[in-house]
Amino acid sequence: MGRLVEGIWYDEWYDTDSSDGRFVREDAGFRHRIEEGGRFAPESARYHLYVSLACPWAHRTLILRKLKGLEAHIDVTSVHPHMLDQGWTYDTPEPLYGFTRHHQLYTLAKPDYSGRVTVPVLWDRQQQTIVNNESSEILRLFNSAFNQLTGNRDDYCPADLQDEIERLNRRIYDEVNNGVYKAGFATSQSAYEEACQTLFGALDWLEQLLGERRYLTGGQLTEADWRLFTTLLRFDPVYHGHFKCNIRRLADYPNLTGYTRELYQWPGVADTCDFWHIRQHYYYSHDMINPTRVVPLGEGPDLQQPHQRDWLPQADSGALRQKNRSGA
Ligand SMILES: N[C@@H](CCC(=O)N[C@@H](CS)C(=O)NCC(=O)O)C(=O)O
Repeated sequence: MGRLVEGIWYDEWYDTDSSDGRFVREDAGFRHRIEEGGRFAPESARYHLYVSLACPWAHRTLILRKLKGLEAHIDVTSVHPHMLDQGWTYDTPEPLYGFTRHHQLYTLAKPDYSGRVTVPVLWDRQQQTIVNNESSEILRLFNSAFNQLTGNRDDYCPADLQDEIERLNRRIYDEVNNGVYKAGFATSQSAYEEACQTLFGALDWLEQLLGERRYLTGGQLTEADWRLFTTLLRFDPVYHGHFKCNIRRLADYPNLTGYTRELYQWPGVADTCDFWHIRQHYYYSHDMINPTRVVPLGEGPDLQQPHQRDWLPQADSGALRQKNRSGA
């Protein structure tokens, strides 16, 4: 893995020396919006989404693309699971320019780009640039920017829940989504312990919350749930072992396990989950953590088992109507 410095690729691991062994995530560099009448207008077949099927941040965008009926309008390319000395690469040249390395897209967008080269990337064919490479913002774009085009008005961030969603997102991002990375990429004992204890404090809180509520904000499934789901899905197969998040397993939390099952079984979502990519990516790419590159086989609890969450009430939300239309 590596980064671009003024458009030149350097193969280097994360710098944790300057932060007492703590992993500090860099902010994403491209933060445009898609809006009617703006520089980036909502149009079919104009945008292309680059993802890794292993990556929890990219995975969120794939889920929203599916739930919002965007598959016919925004096509997708997935990188190879192994992120090695050239960073993310494509198995076969990607379809727009025939590139084999993901960093080539970044330098096409900005020839002197400096920063990490990450997925997801939402690309604009028309202006040949990156619209946005911050998954939380791509989620919001997918949630509403294309509604006119698709007719799908399901809302995963309704105005009346927005404050609560933001509050949940802040803690869950810091302590869980990014928390597992802070534990896994820590290079000092104290940084690891701090991240790991905080992570399990947050999981204990979520276990309790999800014993009272069907979803994070109550009866309605929102963006906050999908953001949490992609981390929970990877917990037992990867984070528990590879990232040393091993105080408890997901399987030790009955409410979190049932909740992960319900979301996995949501119409269309299982198609976006690829455990082979997930296991291969982490265990093979991070040879600093796993020098033998042997990839363990376990995939965590069986997510096809009944979720046993029907006793908790659901609200009559757009998302639920969508689910019922799909016949689930
Ligand atoms: N804030 C970004 C983070 C994306 C991110 O860090 N993706 C990882 C994959 S899981 C990546 O591409 N890492 C490459 C690197 O850091 O060099 C988002 O949520 O979109």
